Amino acid sequence: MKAVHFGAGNIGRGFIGMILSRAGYEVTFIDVDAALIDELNEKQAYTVILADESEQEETVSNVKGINSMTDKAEAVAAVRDADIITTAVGASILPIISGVLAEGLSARVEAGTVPVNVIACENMIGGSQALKDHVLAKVDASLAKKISAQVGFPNAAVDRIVPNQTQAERLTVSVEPYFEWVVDQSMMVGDVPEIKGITYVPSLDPFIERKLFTVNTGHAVAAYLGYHFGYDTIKEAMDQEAVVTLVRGALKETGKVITAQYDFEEAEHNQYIEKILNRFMNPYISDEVTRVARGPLRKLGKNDRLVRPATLYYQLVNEEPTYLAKAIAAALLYDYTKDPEAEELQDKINQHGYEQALQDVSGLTSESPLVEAVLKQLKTLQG
Ligand SMILES: NC(=O)c1ccc[n+]([C@@H]2O[C@H](COP(=O)([O-])OP(=O)(O)OC[C@H]3O[C@@H](n4cnc5c(N)ncnc54)[C@H](O)[C@@H]3O)[C@@H](O)[C@H]2O)c1
Ligand SMILES: O=P(O)(O)OC[C@@H](O)[C@@H](O)[C@H](O)[C@H](O)CO
Repeated sequence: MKAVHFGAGNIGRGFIGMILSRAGYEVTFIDVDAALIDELNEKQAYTVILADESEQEETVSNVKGINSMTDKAEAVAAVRDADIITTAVGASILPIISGVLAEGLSARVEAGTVPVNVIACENMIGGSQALKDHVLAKVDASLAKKISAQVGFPNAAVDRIVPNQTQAERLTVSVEPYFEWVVDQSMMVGDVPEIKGITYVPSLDPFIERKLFTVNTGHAVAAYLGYHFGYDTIKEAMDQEAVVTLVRGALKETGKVITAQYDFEEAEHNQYIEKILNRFMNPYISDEVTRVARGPLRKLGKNDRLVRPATLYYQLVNEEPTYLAKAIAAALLYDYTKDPEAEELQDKINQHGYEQALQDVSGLTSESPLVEAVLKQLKTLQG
């Protein structure tokens, strides 16, 4: 059985590749990082270390790599012949990988082989569907019809904190013990592969929203406020009671939105929140605030972890989401110069001011009460 995974980065090696290899797949990583791919091909295995007191090590074997920049034809052939295809490249990279996918899937459906599923494991709502749209936009109508019939793009939610790696051995990856991978079965085609570690559900909405608006919202609050207060890592930020209070406050707000919409019990959801707060405090993980805060334009997007739950809070709870508004204000202040999106955000703010910049990146209009709430919180943060 052959798996093709786009993105041999933190989560690609530390989670998706590991689960697929454990399930008996030969895993081919497609990436554009030449040194990483060379090393994967040389060693054909790597180590995953659990970030807890056990420091348990697992060898992930039967893996190889393809550099899609230099060996595009090989990448296309791997897609054509795969039994399952996954991605973890980052939301903004999905349009870029859709070219190789479109060519590989076109060759596949023309040859009339068995159906296949493509699972985007990115932190976004509707990731696989978005990837499908990019792929279909690259082929003619007849191929689009065949791909739609023979290729499933089930949306997914993946959860495991995998920080940037500082291991001496480049391929080794340290991961938190917790993981969850949920896939929308209703969007799959053909036989559903039995893969230990994947939970198939009839509808993904409750799971992706619970994950994105709890784990990722909480993480973003800790990162943007942590950065504002001068901390380098999530753990350092979470060691401050004031930061924990702000994160918990934001998660109480998103919790009201989630339990109002979906069938999660309030008590059960509160336990989920506390578990996540503990994960952020894992002393065996050093996760830079700048990794978690990366891409503020994406994170301030209309359907992302801050603005979406804050907007829903007005609609479903009918109150001002003060903690989420503070986190959005902190995100507007995020000026890390090595993050291109932070640079672009600060340029926008310098040119047009906070209010216009917020509206531009979030799609909120001047009538939205959230804009006023954020500006109010901005003043408190700026002192
Ligand atoms: N790290 C985590 O804790 C975590 C957890 C859950 C989900 N995610 C999601 O997984 C995705 C990847 O995150 P990450 O932390 O592993 O990032 P990462 O930067 O470690 O890995 C991304 C990989 O994609 C590769 N890449 C970039 N452009 C590419 C292209 N055109 N073709 C193929 N590969 C390309 C990069 O070289 C890199 O190896 C993101 O969407 C993220 O939100 C991350
Ligand atoms: O990957 P991003 O940039 O969407 O978000 C940063 C972190 O919140 C994220 O990578 C988490 O570590 C992960 O989603 C945990 O499952």
